[in-house]
Amino acid sequence: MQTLDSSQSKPSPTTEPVIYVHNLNHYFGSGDLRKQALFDINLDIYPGDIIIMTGPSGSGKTTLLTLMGGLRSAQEGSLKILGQEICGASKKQLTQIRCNIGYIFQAHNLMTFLTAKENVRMSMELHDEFLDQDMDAKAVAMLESVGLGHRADYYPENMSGGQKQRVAIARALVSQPKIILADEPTAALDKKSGRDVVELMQKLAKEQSCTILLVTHDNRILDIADRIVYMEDGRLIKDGIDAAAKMS
Ligand SMILES: Nc1ncnc2c1ncn2[C@@H]1O[C@H](COP(=O)(O)OP(=O)(O)OP(=O)(O)O)[C@@H](O)[C@H]1O
Repeated sequence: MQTLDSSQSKPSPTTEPVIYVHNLNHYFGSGDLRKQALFDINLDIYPGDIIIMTGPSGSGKTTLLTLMGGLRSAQEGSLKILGQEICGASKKQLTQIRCNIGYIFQAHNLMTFLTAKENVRMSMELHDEFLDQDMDAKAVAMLESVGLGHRADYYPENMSGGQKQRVAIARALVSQPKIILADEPTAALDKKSGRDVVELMQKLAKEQSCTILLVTHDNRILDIADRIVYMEDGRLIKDGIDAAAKMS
């Protein structure tokens, strides 16, 4: 486990952070309507860490997650994803960075007109290195690893919520991204399915040594985190595994 929590072991000085956030501010709107959403955020995230971001509604979790995922441009301060500065980055640079990131959202966002296998395959088609590989076989193998090999040819409408979310996990992980961003991945699931989904993410991410950033209000899944980041009013209030205490 790697964490910056002072009570725990620090990462080796030679380990580069996957995500480096330094004095980051973010604003929405302009002129009189300009509103600051993030205030002076500092955070380093290391390879293989599972980070849960939590805190009240409107505290800035999604804003920070989308910045760290290269989904919007950073405005002020410094934000490096896999060593690349995002502050002032062009749309093209952001697109390139996004190729190294897998996304899992509250709604599974599967293509309803594609089967489970085709949904997973589609994610590989966006990466040149898979084009000369047997993408169907890889997609099926990935579905097997999330326990859905027997559902490869099913359409999303014929699967349960938990199964669809597992297809979304297979789709996010099949291209072996360095970072997975997950925004409320258990929100639409019952307790058992939600637990199964996060445990699966945890297992696969550890196997692939992938960093997971997960935003959640679901305090039943906090224990899968190596580190919990608690936000309030656009500020990072607490950072470390004991930040879970803020939730109770
Ligand atoms: N596109 C936007 N335009 C203007 N203000 C925004 C926009 N997106 C977010 N905000 C504001 O920024 C602040 C942080 O919002 P954000 O969605 O990041 O919070 P959150 O912690 O993810 O909340 P929730 O848990 O409800 O999803 C809020 O005050 C919100 O109203």
